[in-house]
Amino acid sequence: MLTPLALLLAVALLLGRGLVWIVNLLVVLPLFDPLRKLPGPTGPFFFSHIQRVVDPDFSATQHEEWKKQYGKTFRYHGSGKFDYRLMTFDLRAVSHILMSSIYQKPRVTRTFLSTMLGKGIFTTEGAEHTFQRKIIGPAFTLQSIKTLTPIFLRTAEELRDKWEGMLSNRQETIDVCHWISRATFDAFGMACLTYNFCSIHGETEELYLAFRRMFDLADKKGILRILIPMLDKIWPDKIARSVLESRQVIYATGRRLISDKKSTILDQKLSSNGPTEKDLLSLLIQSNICNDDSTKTLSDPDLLDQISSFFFAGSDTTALSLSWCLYFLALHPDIQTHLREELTHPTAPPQSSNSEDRAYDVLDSFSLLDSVVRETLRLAPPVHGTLRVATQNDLIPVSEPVVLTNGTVVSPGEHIKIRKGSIIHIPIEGLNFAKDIWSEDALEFRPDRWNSLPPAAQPPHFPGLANLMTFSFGPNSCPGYRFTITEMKAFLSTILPRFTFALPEGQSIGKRNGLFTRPFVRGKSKMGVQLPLIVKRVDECNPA
Ligand code: HEM
Repeated sequence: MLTPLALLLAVALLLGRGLVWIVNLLVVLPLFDPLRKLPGPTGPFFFSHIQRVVDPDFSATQHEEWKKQYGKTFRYHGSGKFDYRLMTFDLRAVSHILMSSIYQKPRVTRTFLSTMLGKGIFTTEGAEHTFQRKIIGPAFTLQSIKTLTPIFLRTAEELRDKWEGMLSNRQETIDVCHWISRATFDAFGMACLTYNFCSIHGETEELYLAFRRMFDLADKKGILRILIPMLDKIWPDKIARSVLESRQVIYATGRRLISDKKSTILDQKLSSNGPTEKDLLSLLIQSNICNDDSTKTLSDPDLLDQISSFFFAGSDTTALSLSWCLYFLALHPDIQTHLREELTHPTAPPQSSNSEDRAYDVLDSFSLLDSVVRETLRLAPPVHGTLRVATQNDLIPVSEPVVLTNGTVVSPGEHIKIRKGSIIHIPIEGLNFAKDIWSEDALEFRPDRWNSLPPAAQPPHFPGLANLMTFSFGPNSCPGYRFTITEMKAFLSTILPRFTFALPEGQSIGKRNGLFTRPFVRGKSKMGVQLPLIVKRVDECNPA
């Protein structure tokens, strides 16, 4: 039994330790942080610049302003003046950070994602990540994407027919974001699992609803529960319980799918033709079986976590890119008309969803289509930026001078210091918008820029996958970029010859950033994510 004096001492000790921790965090550590010496914006002690760097309403102009003021490498305040974060537009520094194993995704991001994606690739680092990357590799080869192209085309045809039906019922304004999202989810179900959610026809399928619920709720999770994940274990709220229930549905259905696929693959292995299953899950299972290190394989739940990760990373992002593309085409009717002409020109190769290689090659042959897709991905990257943490002290090389606050100049080829634990913000949108890379009209939708990109936007100067920062680059870059580009082309080539798209009178669309950058109607933000466009049949616009 503690005496009152001992109790008092214990409380005083605890308070003292807490005070030391706070003083250390707010005063001592920042005092010796090398990022303190970097130029950058300032403000009151608890002022945070986070909104300025992540809110698409500010970020585009803010990035350019800071670059003009402080150069390409600077620091801003995260939670307050004591929380220095590095932001850099210097591609030499960006390459160093994205290519080096010293820099990892912040633990809080990984823990948050693991509540949905288990031990999937987004939540691992180091040797485990390298191993998982090797197993998923075969699912994303060019040949694999060619094989999936007819699936994209068939789902696009279903969406086209659905919209035809809606238009014949005199509906004119369609929330393209909602419908494309349903369609791309269906395409994903078929491409990943050979599993038809049929969500274009009704949102009732159990596995579909489980994925949807899980991802929608993740976007709504409160910051406190993201920062203190233990809360979900001790006192799960509605969101945590719902995510858990969704995962149970995914595991139950997924286990059945895996078991069926494994027996099909083994049966086919015994036949003379070998395995013919081409969906991403089957390719993962085959890659896992053929893995040369037989002591290390992915378990069935691990395989499902990879599939959940693909759904999370690939379905909404592709749907958003397609929606933004229709929005840009609605804003630029002349480009929309040219693209439709390219796709329907008498000399255009006929499309067929029956032949794998041919379907891909036909899509690949449309040059304006390619430029429109790339320009959309540049101007509306669904992932606005990404964070890394330095896991040890390091020196980051720069290719442009950095003038430190004490007047010292870090010259090109020299290094800036970074301390273990510091956070680095890679501005994906910012690098896609940079005027010194893309030229003065970088904020304009100009697909023709892809006919002759400025040298700064080409390799080796610009290292991003597909000539964009949208998919990042390096060991953690997006393996799904070909998947997205091909799916976007398949959908556009199917729906554009049939429909025209225009903006409703007086409607203004804004961008909102959560997990991904999504559209909303200004003045109606309470109605949530939406992108209503006026959709008309082409033959009604140009009656013969
Ligand atoms: C417009 C569409 C897409 C965008 C903008 C996008 C963007 C990205 C970005 C920026 C990363 C790196 C994240 C980071 O380093 O913090 C990433 C990683 C990833 N993406 Fe995508 N992605 C898209 C589509 C897809 C698709 C279709 C798939 C799968 C079919 C996919 C699967 C993945 C996976 C598995 C990773 C993790 C890679 C790793 O950690 O090694 N993505 N994506």
